[in-house]
Amino acid sequence: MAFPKKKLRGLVAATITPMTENGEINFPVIGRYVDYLVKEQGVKNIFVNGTTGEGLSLSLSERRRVAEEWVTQGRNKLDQVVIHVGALSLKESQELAQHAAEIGADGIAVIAPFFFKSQNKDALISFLREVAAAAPALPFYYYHIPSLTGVKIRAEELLNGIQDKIPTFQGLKFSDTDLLDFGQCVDQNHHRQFALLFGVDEQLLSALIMGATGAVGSTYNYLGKKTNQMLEAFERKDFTTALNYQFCVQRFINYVIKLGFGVSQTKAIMTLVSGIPMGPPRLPLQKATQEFTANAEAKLKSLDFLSLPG
Ligand SMILES: CC(=O)N[C@@H]([C@@H](O)[C@H](O)[C@H](O)CO)[C@@H](O)CC(=O)C(=O)O
Repeated sequence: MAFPKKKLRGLVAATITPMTENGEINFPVIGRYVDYLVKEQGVKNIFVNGTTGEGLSLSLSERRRVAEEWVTQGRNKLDQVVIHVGALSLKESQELAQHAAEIGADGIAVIAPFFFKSQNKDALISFLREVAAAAPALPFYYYHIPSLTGVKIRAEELLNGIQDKIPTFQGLKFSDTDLLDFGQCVDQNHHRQFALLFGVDEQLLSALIMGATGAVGSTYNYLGKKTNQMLEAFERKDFTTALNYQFCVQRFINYVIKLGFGVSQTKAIMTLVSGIPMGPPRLPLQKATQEFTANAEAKLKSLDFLSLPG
């Protein structure tokens, strides 16, 4: 099994899929986006075609091309590129998994199918196993995001014995606020064999204390540097400083959540902070309002989060 030399750790940016005003994917800006993440945010791992990347709103061919572009542009710059290959159709998911292996991605992740939902852990594992088997040399991550999939099977239940069923299982992306469930995933991970990546950016410090080995999130696109400072303070056991960083990030996220925050708003904020045009989201999402962008900009400035690239 060609597993990565290094375990996936630290911050992973859930990448945005840049689009033109006409709704096509803006491939040419992806190279600049990679440089921005690495040089300005200190983030060298990415999670492509997930929630923030509107993966489920793209066609299969778009998903393949987006994955290819990130892998190509990230070569010798990024540490790991994980591609989300979840889909409602098992066949499509397998096709994307195979494709991720062919293009040299470092891992694949899958969400629970959310139209016909698995009724229990075994049914869900059967689906995940079939996808993982399509890319037998790639590390496999389960993407737990019950608020969007509606699949409430607890992650700690799923993890129990999973490697016997899915030998390539490498870890979990846990996008939920249930720290009891997350804690029990950590508790099972005796040998620290799995990457347990937390996905609620505003609560990351609590998850680190609980034992998260890293984090995947949308805000690491533009608050990666700040969050890395929090990780550094945490590593040196300076919890007061770490908490100050977390509070600072929370002040921003709390503010935008009250205005209405999701992928569209993430695109607007990233455009503002990075100077790279992320464009509008694809329907059914609607573009962030100018009022949102103006308010977010004022808040970013007041928190000293807005410095020009370079
Ligand atoms: C529901 C949602 O989009 N959650 C985000 C968070 O990063 C989230 O934007 C952040 O915690 C702010 O609430 C990530 O977990 C999603 C993610 O990693 C992805 O795009 O795949």
